[in-house]
Amino acid sequence: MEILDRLQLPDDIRKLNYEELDKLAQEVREFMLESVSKTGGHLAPSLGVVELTLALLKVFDPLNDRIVWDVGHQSYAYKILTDRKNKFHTLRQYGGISGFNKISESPYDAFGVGHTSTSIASALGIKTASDMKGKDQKVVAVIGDGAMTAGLAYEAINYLGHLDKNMIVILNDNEMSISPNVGAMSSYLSRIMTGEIYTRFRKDVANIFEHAPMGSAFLHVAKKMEEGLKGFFTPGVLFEEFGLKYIGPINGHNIRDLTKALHNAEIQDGPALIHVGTKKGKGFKPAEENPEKFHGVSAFDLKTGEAVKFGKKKTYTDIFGDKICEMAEKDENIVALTAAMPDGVGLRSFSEKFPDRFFDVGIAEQFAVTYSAGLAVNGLKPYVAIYSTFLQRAFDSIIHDVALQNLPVTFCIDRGGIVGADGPTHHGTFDLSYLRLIPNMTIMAPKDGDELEEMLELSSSVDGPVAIRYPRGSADEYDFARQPVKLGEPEIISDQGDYAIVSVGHIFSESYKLYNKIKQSGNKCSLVNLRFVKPLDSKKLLEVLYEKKGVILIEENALNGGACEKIQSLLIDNGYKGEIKKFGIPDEFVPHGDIPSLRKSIGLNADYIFDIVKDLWPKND
Ligand SMILES: Cc1ncc(C[n+]2csc(CCOP(=O)(O)OP(=O)(O)O)c2C)c(N)n1
Ligand SMILES: CC(=O)[C@@H](O)[C@H](O)COP(=O)(O)O
Ligand SMILES: [Mg+2]
Repeated sequence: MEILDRLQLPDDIRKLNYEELDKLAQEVREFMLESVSKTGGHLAPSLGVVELTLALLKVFDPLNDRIVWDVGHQSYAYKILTDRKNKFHTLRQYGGISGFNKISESPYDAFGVGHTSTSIASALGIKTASDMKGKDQKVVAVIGDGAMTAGLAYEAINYLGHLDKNMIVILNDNEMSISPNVGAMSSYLSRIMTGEIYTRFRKDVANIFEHAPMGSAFLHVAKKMEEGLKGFFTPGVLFEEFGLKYIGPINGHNIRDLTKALHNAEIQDGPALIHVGTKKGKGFKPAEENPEKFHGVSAFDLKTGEAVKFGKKKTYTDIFGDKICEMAEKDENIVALTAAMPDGVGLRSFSEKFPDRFFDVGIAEQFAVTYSAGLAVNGLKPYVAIYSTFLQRAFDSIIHDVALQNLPVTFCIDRGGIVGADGPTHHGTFDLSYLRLIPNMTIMAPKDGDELEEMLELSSSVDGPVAIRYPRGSADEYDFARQPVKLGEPEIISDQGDYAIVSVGHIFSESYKLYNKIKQSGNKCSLVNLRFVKPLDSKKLLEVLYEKKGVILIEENALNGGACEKIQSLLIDNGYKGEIKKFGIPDEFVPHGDIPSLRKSIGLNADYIFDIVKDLWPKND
């Protein structure tokens, strides 16, 4: 790493010539591969923008100017080349650096990201404030072609054109979202990349003149005008119409071309969009050949690209993916939707078995929900599979378009609860709270894989909207006898002793450990698996809890507005006088890291809870 090791980052980058920059690009890739092969992370997106990052740091001052990355999953080179090379080995680990940009992590990070499509809007806000405060700052947003499918990006471009601000938008076009990109915008961008926009225009013109009277004479004139027309048909006419000067397409791996384009954009009066073509996974053959697999990876063998950890238990996602296919075989009205994450939510096999009943709408969660309401109002049964954290974007669509009209849309909410390394932008810790507020909603949370299957089966007979939330990772299994899932009814696993544990969803894994620790300490305790947040058979629940001296409520959701609060209110409203202890996500954002460390940090594990509650029982001599 001859250059990388001797640089005073990032300032020295601006003094390098292009040969040194090309050499540095190789060294950064080597450094990144070495580290991410151990830690895991978003490798392919970051490999794809090494040259772009160097060009940005060559032209701009990342401390004074503001570079806003969209999602931030592609900012590993930026982190290495600014102030986090020596911390990069702690990537996404508990207490280490984040996998995305965070203003609290570094002054070089202009804005916190993790959800897509926010960069142009936030950069425009930064630029507007900069102008109002008389700061001399260049502001750049770097957004991917996938992120360009979300409405927020267009709201921002619309207003950017209106304000006519001197700001640069870099569209990093690798023709990939996590999977190959979808949508009309994606096809438009591909046509630009292949130069098809202009060639199609030439063919259309030739076609018109060939069939018009005296056409050949006009065709001769048209050919003469070709150069002028070529200028008129700049490939980025769509952006030009929004008031952005289109520059491109540019080879995103040529630092010279990139810096030239950046300088060209810089001198524009008003906003400019630089359309950059890159290869996702560039520089590491396994990632170039399979950018989808290497979008987000766990630790892998640098030589082969194979994951280091083998063997994989069935995940909740797998169970959902299999069950929805089984249900679709029996009910032709069932359709399934994803917002650009067919593999992440487990719908790949559904898409292959039922291609006409599968909809990947791109990164457009709000649209996905309202679109599914349209599908439902006209007789279909949509299953909308979206991560809990990304579904937050569609909160109003759930209320306004689905629940208010009591439509049979089922939300399959994956990554419910703490997700781990992705951290606070990705933890699904609010869904039980934000859904509980909504009338007509049925809200279920399975404790294990079997229950997820039963809840999916039950959903098809519910008249109205349903939400089923389940976590990232392997499905839990329990050896005790199970009671069938019945709408609204909690599962009473044991009813004994003066105290009761009530557990919500998959955190049952900790609740069951707690239950056994209490039993091993010679005490008795009841154990309830809530199953439903709405509707809730309060009679059955009160029959178990009312006579207890104390109730221990546990959920992996925000305590604010969560299921524990609901049960607490139910008990108090019914005159309960016993002790109530609630354990869940406190009123704070949970950091990134491994799940056991995170649960320990917020007191959401069996050991911590046992230490708190063990004194409820009299000491056994
Ligand atoms: C609102 C939202 N939905 C979904 C995701 C999951 N996600 C992360 S990156 C990504 C694809 C982004 O594609 P693009 O912007 O082209 O970036 P690339 O990975 O190609 O560099 C998706 C769908 C997210 N982070 N935020
Ligand atoms: C960057 C992003 O938002 C996605 O890549 C996300 O990290 C995927 O999460 P999972 O790894 O839980 O599928
Ligand atoms: Mg992309």
